[in-house]
Amino acid sequence: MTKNGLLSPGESIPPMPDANAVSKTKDRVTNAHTSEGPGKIAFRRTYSSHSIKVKSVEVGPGSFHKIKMLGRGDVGKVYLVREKKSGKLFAMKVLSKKEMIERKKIKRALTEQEILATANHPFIVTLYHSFQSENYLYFCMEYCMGGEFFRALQSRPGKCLSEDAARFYAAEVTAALEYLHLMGFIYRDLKPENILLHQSGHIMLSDFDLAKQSSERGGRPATIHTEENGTPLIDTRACTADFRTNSFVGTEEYIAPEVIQTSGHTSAVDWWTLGILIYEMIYATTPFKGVERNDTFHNILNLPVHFRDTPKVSHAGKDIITRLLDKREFTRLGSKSGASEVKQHKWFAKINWGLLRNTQPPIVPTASNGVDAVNFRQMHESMSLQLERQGALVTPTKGVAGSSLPGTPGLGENDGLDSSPLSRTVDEFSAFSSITLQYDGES
Ligand SMILES: Nc1ncnc2c1ncn2[C@@H]1O[C@H](COP(=O)(O)OP(=O)(O)OP(=O)(O)O)[C@@H](O)[C@H]1O
Repeated sequence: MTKNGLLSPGESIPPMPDANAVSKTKDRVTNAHTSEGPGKIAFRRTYSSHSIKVKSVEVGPGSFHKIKMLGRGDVGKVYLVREKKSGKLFAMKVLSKKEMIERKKIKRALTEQEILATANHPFIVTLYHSFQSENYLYFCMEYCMGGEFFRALQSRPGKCLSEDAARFYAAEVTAALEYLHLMGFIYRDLKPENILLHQSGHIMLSDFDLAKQSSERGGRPATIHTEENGTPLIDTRACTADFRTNSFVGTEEYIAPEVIQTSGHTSAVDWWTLGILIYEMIYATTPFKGVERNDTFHNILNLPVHFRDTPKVSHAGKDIITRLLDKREFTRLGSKSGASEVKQHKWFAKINWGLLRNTQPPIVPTASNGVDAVNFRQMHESMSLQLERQGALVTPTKGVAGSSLPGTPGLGENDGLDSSPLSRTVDEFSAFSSITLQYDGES
């Protein structure tokens, strides 16, 4: 390791170490923490630009006022909330334990927590607190005021972006994927709906419940390759290289051929989805879309990517899409040495990777008080009311100071329509850590 903490050529990043440090330090690959097991925080290594302190949770559901619902997913809902003490806005994801048990999604929630709590990257949504009540899991995250990238895209003329703008977002997504792969995760669910916009206009990846982690023994260290021109490159593919998963997940039009074929897939699926994303940003449609799901799958497996005459796209643009949408995962761009290979493609030649976060994004959300929540789907209050009735955003967690949210029916954890106490002999959620994360420079 060099003095500034960067890896020297030939030096490898340790795979999944477990040391006892809970802080993440500047530009270094640190062996962050710890003991694993029920109720323990399972942090692994981090690659961060700030320090984070992990503390026992300092808030509960009663510490927040609910403002409105921002979105909903399979087993949960996301609310815009204001912390009573600080007046700060956050996005609060609330997941129903009952639904998770019934739909066998517990592991996904635990993985999501691990990624959010471990990640410290400018393009990955920041987690501030995670905690649980009898019936719900809560993720208190940074509120991405710019809303869904998908909505922003829809509101553009032609519902698409110029090639330059697409390149910018593709670069930010590549940087986030690189980081996730370094951590040993495959994202598996890249699509415009999962990209949120920070107030600054920079992207933030969210929704990690489909992400998959390589086993501690499976993931190998990142290694340094030296290109023919002498440039040292970190091979992130190695971190997830021995890791194949068979689960059939993802979004129809974004699914990679090897996922359809259920032949097992690797981090190369994320490079496939990046290809679809670039295509969609430029052409306002995905390349293999069929009338029915089976047509889409048939096209993904059999059709070459087709480029319309308009809009005009550079040769390099078409090339990177074609290389990412290589149906053979072992020759796909990114399959050799991961993100560094993608970043080296000539389409990205204009990108200054080190200055990405200081570059003015093509879409900057209009300044607002934050509560307006533009670029979010219209959520019916009835949806959020239902959750309130279920007690999800009303009852303070035991031992945590707080009161019911004003304007709610004031139901307790066990009073709600659907919140009959879960009768369980085993606590499936014991591995879910209640923590508060404090970032450098914040009090
Ligand atoms: N940090 C955030 N800031 C602002 N809005 C957010 C944030 N996180 C989530 N949302 C909103 O909530 C929606 C649902 O979030 P998310 O996809 O994480 O939920 P989910 O329950 O995991 O969904 P899925 O079923 O797709 O996995 C997002 O599309 C977005 O509109």
